Amino acid sequence: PTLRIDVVSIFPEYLTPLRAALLGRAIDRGIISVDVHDLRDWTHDVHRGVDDSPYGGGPGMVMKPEVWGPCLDDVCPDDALLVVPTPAGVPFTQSMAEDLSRERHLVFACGRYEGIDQRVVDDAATRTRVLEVSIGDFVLIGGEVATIAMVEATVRLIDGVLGNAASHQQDSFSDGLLEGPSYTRPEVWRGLAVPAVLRSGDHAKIEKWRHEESLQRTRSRRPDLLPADEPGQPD
Ligand SMILES: N#Cc1c(-c2ccc3cc[nH]c3c2)n[nH]c1N
Repeated sequence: PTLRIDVVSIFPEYLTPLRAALLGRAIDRGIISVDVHDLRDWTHDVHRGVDDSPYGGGPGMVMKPEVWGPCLDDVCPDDALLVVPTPAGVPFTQSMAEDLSRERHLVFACGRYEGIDQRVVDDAATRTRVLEVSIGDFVLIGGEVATIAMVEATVRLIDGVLGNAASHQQDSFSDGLLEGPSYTRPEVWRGLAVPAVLRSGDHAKIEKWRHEESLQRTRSRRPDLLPADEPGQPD
């Protein structure tokens, strides 16, 4: 495959969506491979424990280095890129998705509880490249949903995965602005008409109107994305 993806989780069934729809098709067509590993397969005790109390006190539990270490020794070779979702991570962006889409082997380490003992990341970083990333400023229960989001954002950029190659050329962030509104038939729906310009056949006018709509939406929802020379910049 173009890209090999390994995911480690204590809830491997949480990663089932990676095998559905377009991503499932990309697997069937051999463009990507996806292997999910149950972290508990690397536990030593009869209770298959993966967590323990945090040094220094505080709420919750921390995931054990003595379980994660041997797991990553088996699952993550030195030439892979280890991706660790965490609320404390670097923001995941479209640019990072593009970088990940050019990798040959990605390993996603899904934490739960309060996270993974930091020494697991520090030890892995002595052998391989490690990215601690966050998909947004909100708190999830574990890294699985973030992994699914990052895998989807990454894999859709690989040639052959999306049916219509043009799809990701017009990504919402491709010109740095938010995508404007889209319309399809019927021309009038519940008394609401499609903007006449879109039915004019005047492609220059349509392109201008769409850019204006994108600017207006970006000003209103994401002023931080506005280019420096556009009015509406945040103070
Ligand atoms: N990425 C990301 C995350 C998380 C996250 C990731 C891993 C764990 C492990 C326990 N709790 C977690 C939350 N929350 N919010 C994000 N944007």
